Amino acid sequence: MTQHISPITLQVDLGERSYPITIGQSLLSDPDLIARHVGRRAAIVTNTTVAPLYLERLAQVLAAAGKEVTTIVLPDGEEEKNWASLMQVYDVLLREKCDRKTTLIALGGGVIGDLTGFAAATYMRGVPFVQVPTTLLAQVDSSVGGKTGINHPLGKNMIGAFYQPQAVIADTATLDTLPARELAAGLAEVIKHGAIIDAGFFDWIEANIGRLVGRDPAALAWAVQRSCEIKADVVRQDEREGGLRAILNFGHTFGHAIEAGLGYGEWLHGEAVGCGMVMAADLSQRLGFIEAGAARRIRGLVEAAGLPVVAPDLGLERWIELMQVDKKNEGGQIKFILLRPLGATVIMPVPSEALHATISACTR
Ligand SMILES: NC(=O)c1ccc[n+]([C@@H]2O[C@H](COP(=O)([O-])OP(=O)(O)OC[C@H]3O[C@@H](n4cnc5c(N)ncnc54)[C@H](O)[C@@H]3O)[C@@H](O)[C@H]2O)c1
Ligand SMILES: O=C(O)C(=O)C[C@@H](O)[C@H](O)[C@H](O)COP(=O)(O)O
Ligand SMILES: [Zn+2]
Repeated sequence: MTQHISPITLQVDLGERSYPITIGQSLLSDPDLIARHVGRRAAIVTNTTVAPLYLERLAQVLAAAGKEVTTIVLPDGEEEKNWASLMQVYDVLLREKCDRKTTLIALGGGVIGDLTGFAAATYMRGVPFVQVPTTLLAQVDSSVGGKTGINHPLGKNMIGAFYQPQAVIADTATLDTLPARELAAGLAEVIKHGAIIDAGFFDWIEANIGRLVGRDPAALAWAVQRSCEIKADVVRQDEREGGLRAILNFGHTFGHAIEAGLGYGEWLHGEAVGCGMVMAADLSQRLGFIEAGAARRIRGLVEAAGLPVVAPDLGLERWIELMQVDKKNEGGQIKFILLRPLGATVIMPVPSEALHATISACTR
């Protein structure tokens, strides 16, 4: 039996760049909800996996609302979050004579969302865009907050722009078709939101991890809602990461190094972040910021979500080299987001002895 959960709408409060996040089941079939945020023309950007699942439905809903619809289907994968895919988007937009009122719609996970957002930020110096996230990770994190961009072989998300969408429409029914490995990847960012800011939410995730992994609709809906509330509140206070927003990077200094070090797509972003949080918790404990029990809770929850907790052995020198390519760094110093205690954070460089000890203890 499918459980009915009423849709909810949150607001990302950014003055004239404010926008709604609507979360609910079967929103993709709601013509008014989607069409209201789209101009006369729409270009839907998606990939070869998501297109057969949801493209026709979205295109039909928009066409029925009188929109002229162009579709762009990219190859799937983190390794495709690059210049070639971006050029493919520009090529179609130009060939189809899409004007600067055309709304780009990102239909897919975080890769499609980040890339489409960057295409929207740059095509004709900026066109409107709407996020329609279809992975758990995209619904709880990447579709909100306006970080857009692509990877560079030397570093993750190194080319990009802050560019906010007009709206986020998260249809939680799309999670039904998501592979288990991808669901687990999304849970990493949910755990992150609890760990950095809301110890009560962390407790809730611990108590409900079985329901989340088992795709209980009500549990997933709450995880999406609470994550979006937390992220929207951080972004409201620090849209362009002058300071506070960097806490959303907990686990990412290590995680991005894993992704780039192994080659994009080898480990999923969420897997790398999950393991990165275990490493950041280990480092926090070494520096006396959290108790051993708290570090154990992070590791236990990441493991229970189905994520890796032991990092690949890249070699100490390579680890450091990779982490030196990070947008948070200043004056050549690597900065870490640490827990102090669980549910709160501190952002700082660390003594190299502690860092080396963490790398050695957490890799194999
Ligand atoms: N902008 C941000 O704030 C932000 C935040 C977190 C992550 N990210 C970025 O997001 C990306 C990771 O996103 P992701 O985890 O969504 O990966 P993804 O976009 O690669 O999607 C994961 C996989 O699921 C498939 N898929 C998508 N929706 C599906 C569905 N409903 N059913 C079946 N399959 C589906 C995709 O085709 C893909 O194979 C990374 O590039 C990461 O850097 C950005
Ligand atoms: O929104 C943010 O801010 C985040 O840091 C969210 C992260 O989960 C996400 O992976 C983001 O893309 C990382 O940003 P980056 O600036 O470190 O590339
Ligand atoms: Zn992330």
